[in-house]
Amino acid sequence: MIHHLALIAHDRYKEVMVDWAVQHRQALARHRLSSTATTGQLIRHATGLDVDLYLSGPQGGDQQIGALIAEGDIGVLIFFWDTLFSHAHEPDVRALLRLAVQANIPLACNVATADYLLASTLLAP
Ligand SMILES: O=C(CO)COP(=O)(O)O
Repeated sequence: MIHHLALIAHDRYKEVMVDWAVQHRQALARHRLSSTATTGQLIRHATGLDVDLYLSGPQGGDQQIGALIAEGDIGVLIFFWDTLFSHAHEPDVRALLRLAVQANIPLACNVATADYLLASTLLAP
């Protein structure tokens, strides 16, 4: 089954996200992918995967992805958020995490959990 995954990473985790996406390119290719602008462009460039792009996080992208989650359009959120840095758009970050929990969708905030999700029966072929 095809799932709609949202992939987002804060700046200090962009490289981690890109490496993870490259490593799991084959698995990710089976699903629909959406990202905030900068994260998505990097993933596209590194993997060649088709990624729907929304605004950059600080420009409202987190809210756009949050709205998709609230509408039931996104099934999985992988969000490598920076725990050691306070962002100007912190309320948006918090709202995005809140909506993912509220909507009861799988939410991975680090590589270990993201690996688990991709290996799970939910996302494996
Ligand atoms: O800021 C973000 C998440 O809060 C991510 O936005 P970018 O992918 O555009 O850097």
